[in-house]
Amino acid sequence: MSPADHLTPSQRAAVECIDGPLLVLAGPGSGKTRVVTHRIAHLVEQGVPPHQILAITFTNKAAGEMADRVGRLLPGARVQVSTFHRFCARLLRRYASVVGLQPNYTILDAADQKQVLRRVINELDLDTVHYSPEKVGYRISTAKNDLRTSEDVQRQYEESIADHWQAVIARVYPAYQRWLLESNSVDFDDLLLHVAMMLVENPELRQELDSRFRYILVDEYQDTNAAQYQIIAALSQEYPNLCVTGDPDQSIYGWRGARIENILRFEREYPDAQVVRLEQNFRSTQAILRSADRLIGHNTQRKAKRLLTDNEEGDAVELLEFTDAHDEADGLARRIRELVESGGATYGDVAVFYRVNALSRQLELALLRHRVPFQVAAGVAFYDRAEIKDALSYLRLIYNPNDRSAFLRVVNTPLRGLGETSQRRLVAWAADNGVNFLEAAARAKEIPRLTKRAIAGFERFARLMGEFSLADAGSVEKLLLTVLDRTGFTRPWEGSLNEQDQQRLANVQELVTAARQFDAVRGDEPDLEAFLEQTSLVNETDSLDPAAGQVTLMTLHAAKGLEFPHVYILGVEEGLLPHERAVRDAGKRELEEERRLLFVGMTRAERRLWLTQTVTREFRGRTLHTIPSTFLAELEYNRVDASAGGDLFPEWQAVPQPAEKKKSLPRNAEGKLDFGGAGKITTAANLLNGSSEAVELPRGFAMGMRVRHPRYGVGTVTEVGGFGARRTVTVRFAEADRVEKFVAAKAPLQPLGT
Ligand SMILES: Nc1ncnc2c1ncn2[C@@H]1O[C@H](COP(=O)(O)OP(=O)(O)OP(=O)(O)O)[C@@H](O)[C@H]1O
Ligand SMILES: [Mg+2]
Repeated sequence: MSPADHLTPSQRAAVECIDGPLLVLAGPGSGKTRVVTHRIAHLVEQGVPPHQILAITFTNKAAGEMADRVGRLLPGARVQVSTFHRFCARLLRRYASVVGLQPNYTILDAADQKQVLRRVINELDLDTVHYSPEKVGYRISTAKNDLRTSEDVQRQYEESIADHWQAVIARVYPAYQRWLLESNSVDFDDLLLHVAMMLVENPELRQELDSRFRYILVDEYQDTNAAQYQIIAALSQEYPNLCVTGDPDQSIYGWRGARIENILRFEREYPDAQVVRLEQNFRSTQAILRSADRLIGHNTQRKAKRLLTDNEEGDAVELLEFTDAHDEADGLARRIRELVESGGATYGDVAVFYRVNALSRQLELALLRHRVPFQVAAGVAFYDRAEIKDALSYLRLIYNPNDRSAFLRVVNTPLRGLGETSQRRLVAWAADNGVNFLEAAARAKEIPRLTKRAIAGFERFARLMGEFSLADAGSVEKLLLTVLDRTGFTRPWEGSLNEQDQQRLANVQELVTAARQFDAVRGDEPDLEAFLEQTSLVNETDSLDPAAGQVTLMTLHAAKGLEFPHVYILGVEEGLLPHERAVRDAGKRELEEERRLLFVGMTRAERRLWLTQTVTREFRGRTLHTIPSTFLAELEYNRVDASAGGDLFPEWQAVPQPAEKKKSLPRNAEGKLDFGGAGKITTAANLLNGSSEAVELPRGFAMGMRVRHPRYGVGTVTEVGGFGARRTVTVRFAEADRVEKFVAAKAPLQPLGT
């Protein structure tokens, strides 16, 4: 047996318990996911037909990996491994009519959803500033995740005294649903809600599906919401062979409706459930585990559980202190490069996590500067780009001619002289005449008050759309190419020297590549439906390639379930982690979720774990003194002054400074960087000056000036740019044969004169 197949006795017990409900409750790195994979294989080996097995994971990536592993353990077995959303999308495709949809329904993304809401809110004569699409959308989403349909919300409102928000939602939600239905489309939450309701309202169908999916496995069960819970429960009545694995301490999606209670009440719902606890962690060193364990011990809403490991003690968790985000980004890039160059790791072994996406920008730039290869988990970002959405909207409209959002996205893209007013007239006329927008466009002559130009434009558009067909094109790639060609989609950017236009062209090209790759997997049967589904149900981690040999950057939320030998967690500061929203929360619920989030991040690390903190950080355009995260006091770590002006550059520190010009960072009595700033707004440059007034550089650099750098030796200033705190100085180091750009205020450069 290879090590990849080894199971502990308790893991084996979970794998081999075939019938009846089973709860695997265990901490991070204890093999829960491994149990799920092995259990699938075991079920098949025991003669369970693969099509009776349904495994649900949290991300597409996890689903793919699990399917691969099952395939390796059992070549040829086709087991359905999927995320909740994909599983529901497929089920809904089959039973669309049950909920009033047609099988070729399309899935709205977050931007479409906002657009539709804006329209609906407008049509209801409500104020879109006060009742913004974002706020309204959030409330509708919450209702859906809690299994409240628009009828429920309306009824509730009519039956009880309500506040103004309830009144607004009671009007917007039904109108929004009507729009979706007429558009034969759904939003993400609908995928779950429709399926959950369909199962509740159709006992026969429920029974049929319960008997079809006799063995269900759900990983990361602690993050299921009410709708997901309902779906799983409905499919596990006559055949309650339901195995759920999870860790309440890793529940981090409460803000999206996940209910930690789902896992806690499992034993009550299924009194004959077997419960398996796994206590050995195979992932992390003792030092990492102890620190994470101490942190999570501060949550009050939890059942205590022990994390043990036979792994070595390992190095202590370190808190790296930097002066500011630039210093932090530069310092991390440098450290990562040094780690790899010293042979301690490969780039693929390293991951950097952050609480909010915005924190990655500076780091990305620094990694580029230091030539450190990296990948960013941002699967959605690509599909969020306007040009990609537009191109996909053409495909959506071809697939589902009722798709109103897709129609409105592309009817005037590229420009066809069909402005807002013309579009509004068309929309109104289509509604009055009960036809879809595409048909209305074809009959534009009948629409009152349209200009000749608009009529011609709409007619041309309808004719054009009528010409596209997947069958004629033969593949998704060819269909996409035909659309791009016939619509002149990329023409406005072709030949342009503008960087943004070039990017757009490249992105569209990338979409064509994606279509080609998709076709290749499908073989001779082009499948537009599956392509659209894949592009609309993307996860942040979809694009990651573990074999790429690159440093991985991602949010803490996306890191769930993953593991890396070396992990950095950025910005362990009050307001960032815990997030400011949670800090303001009077109850402790959100704070506890933030603590779990840090816990999840820390327990991804196998060998080394570093947290970072800066003295000042720019926040919404202002540079503020940071306050250390509450969580730091709850952890076990060693503090390391990692600022460019600190220990990393002992030579620089040794340079004598004129007494009246204090150029070092504020330090406390023990010589540590002083993070105790009273929240005064100060810039990094001011800090270096020891003044809080005007930004003045600690020293002036001039072109041609000779300077000494602790590592690169003597160099000559070749360029000075920017102003104040942003002043940069570029130096050519002859000996080291390199050119480096520094932020002047923080450059560890000793002037030697010209
Ligand atoms: N019995 C075992 N022997 C050796 N290695 C194991 C064993 N069980 C699990 N592992 C390894 O330990 C690591 C963690 O396992 P796994 O990812 O399944 O844990 P998990 O409980 O799902 O963690 P998380 O809660 O973070 O999702 C993996 O690298 C896995 O291969
Ligand atoms: Mg797992």
